[in-house]
Amino acid sequence: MEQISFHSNPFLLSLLALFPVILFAVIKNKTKSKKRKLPPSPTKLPIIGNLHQISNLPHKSLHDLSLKHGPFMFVNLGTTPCLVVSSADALEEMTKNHDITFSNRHTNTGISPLTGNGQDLLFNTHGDQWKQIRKISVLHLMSKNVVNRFQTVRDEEISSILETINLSSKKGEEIDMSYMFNTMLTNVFHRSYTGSYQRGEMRGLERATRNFLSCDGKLKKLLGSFCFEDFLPSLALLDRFTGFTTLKKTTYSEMDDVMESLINERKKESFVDVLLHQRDNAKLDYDVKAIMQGILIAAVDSTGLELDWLLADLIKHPQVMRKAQEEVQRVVGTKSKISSNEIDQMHYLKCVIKETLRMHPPGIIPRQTSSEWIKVGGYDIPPKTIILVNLFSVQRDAKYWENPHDYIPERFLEKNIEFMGNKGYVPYGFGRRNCPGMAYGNTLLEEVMANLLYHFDWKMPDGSKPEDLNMDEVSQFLVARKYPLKLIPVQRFKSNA
Ligand code: HEM
Repeated sequence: MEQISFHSNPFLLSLLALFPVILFAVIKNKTKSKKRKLPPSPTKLPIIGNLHQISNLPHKSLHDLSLKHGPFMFVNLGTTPCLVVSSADALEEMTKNHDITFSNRHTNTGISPLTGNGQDLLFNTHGDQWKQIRKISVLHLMSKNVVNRFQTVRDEEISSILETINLSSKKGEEIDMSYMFNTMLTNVFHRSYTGSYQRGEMRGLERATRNFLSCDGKLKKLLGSFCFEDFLPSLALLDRFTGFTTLKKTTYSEMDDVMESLINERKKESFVDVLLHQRDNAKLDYDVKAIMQGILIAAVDSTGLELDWLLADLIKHPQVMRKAQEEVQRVVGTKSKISSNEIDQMHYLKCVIKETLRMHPPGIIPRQTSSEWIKVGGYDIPPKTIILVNLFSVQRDAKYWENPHDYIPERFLEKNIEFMGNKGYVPYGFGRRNCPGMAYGNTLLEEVMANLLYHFDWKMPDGSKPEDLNMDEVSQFLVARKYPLKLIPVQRFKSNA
C-alpha cells in the first residue's frame, strides 16, 4: 500500500497550513451561533409546531400568545418559523431600524399565482422593479389627482346604490349591504382601470364585474382554507384531495378572464393602457395581469370590508350613529348632493372612520426579512424570516390606547392622530411598503358613509335590536365580517336619494 507523504502531496500540505485558520473559523462560528439569542416561543410540538395553539382567527390567538410571550415572539406554523410582532413599540423599532430589511413580502401557495412569479406590485421583492411598478401605479391610478379626476365616476356609482337602497326602503325590505358595497367598489375600480368615465361605457364592464365578484368569493374561500403545502410540505399531496388544488386552478383561470376583458375594454391613456404601453415601449419587464389583479383585490376587498365594519359599528352604537348623522345633516343642510368641501367639514365622521380602522384593521401584515441577520428587542432574527405584524395587537396596545377594546370615536377628537406616523396606529401599513391606495380608499369610505348617513336611517331585520347584530369575524388572509350585513333602510327625506 502506498504511504501517504505530506511532503509529496501539495493538497495535504496546504490543508495542514490552513488548519489553524479553519479551526479558528469553526470555533468563531460556533461561539457566534451560541451567542445568538432567539425570541421566546410557546412550546412547540413535533411536525405541527404551534399550529395547535392557533385558531381559525389567527390574529386573536397570536394576540393571546403574545400577552404571555412578549411583543417579539417566534411561532412555528407547521415547520415554518415566523416572528410575530405584537406591540406599538416593537413595530416602531422594526420600522425605524430595519425598514428596508423587512420590506419584502411573504407569499403562500394560495396567493402565489397572484404574484406573476414575483413580477407584480404587491409581492414583488423590494428593489428597482417594485419601485417602477409602484411609481406607475400611483401616478396613473392612486394619486390624489387621479382620485379627483374620477369624482364623477364615484358620484354616479354612489347614486346608483342610493337608488337601489331607496327601492328597498319603499318596499320595507332588507338589503345585503355587503354585496352592495362590493359591487359598487368593483364598478368604481373597473372604470378607473379602463378609463371609462361615461356610465354608458359601464355596460361593457357589467359582465366583468359579475365575474370578478364570483371569483373574488372563491379566492376568499381558498385563502381561508388549510393548505398542507404551506404548513406541512411533506403532506402537500393531500391538497389535491381536499379540493384546494382544484379551487386554486379554477379561481385563477376565471380571474385571468376578468383581466383579459378589462384589457379589451381599456381606453387610451387609462391605467391598463399605460401599463401595457410602458411594458412594450419602455421595455419594462413585469406581468401586467398580475399587477392588475393584485391591486384590484387589494382595493375592492380592503375598502369593502371596512365599509361593512363601519356600518356595523354604527348599528351597534346608536348614539354614535345619531351624532354622525346630526353632523352630516348640519353640514349638508337640505341639498341632495354632498360635495367634497362639505365632507372636509365632517370632523366627527372622520373620527368614526379612524376608530373603525383601529378596531378592525384589514388583518395580519405578512413581511419577510432579507438575507441578513437583524437584531430587534435584544433578539437575533435569522435571515429570510417571515414576519407577521399583528395589527390587531398593535392598534389595541394598552400603552397607547385607553380602553383599547371599546369603540370610542371621540378619542380621535382629543388627539390629532393621522393614518401615518403615529405609534400604535397603522391601518394602512408602515414604512416604504405602506398602502399606496390610502387616498382612494379613504375618499371612498368618507363619500359612501356620508351619503348613507344623510339619506337613510337603518334598522335591524326581523324586529331584532342593534345589540343583536352578530359581529363575528372570518379570517381569509384579510379579516372580514363573517356574515353579510343585511339591514332595512328607512328613507330620511322623501324628495332626496
Ligand atoms: C380602506 C381601505 C384600505 C385599507 C385599510 C388598506 C390597507 C392596506 C394595508 C394594511 C396594506 C399593507 C401595507 C404594509 O405592508 O405596510 C396595504 C397594501 C396595499 N394596498 Fe391598501 N388598503 C386600502 C385600500 C386600498 C386601495 C383603494 C388600493 C388601490 C387603489 C390599495 C392598494 C394597495 C397596494 C397596491 C398595496 C401593496 C403595496 C406594496 O406592497 O408596495 N389599497 N393596504
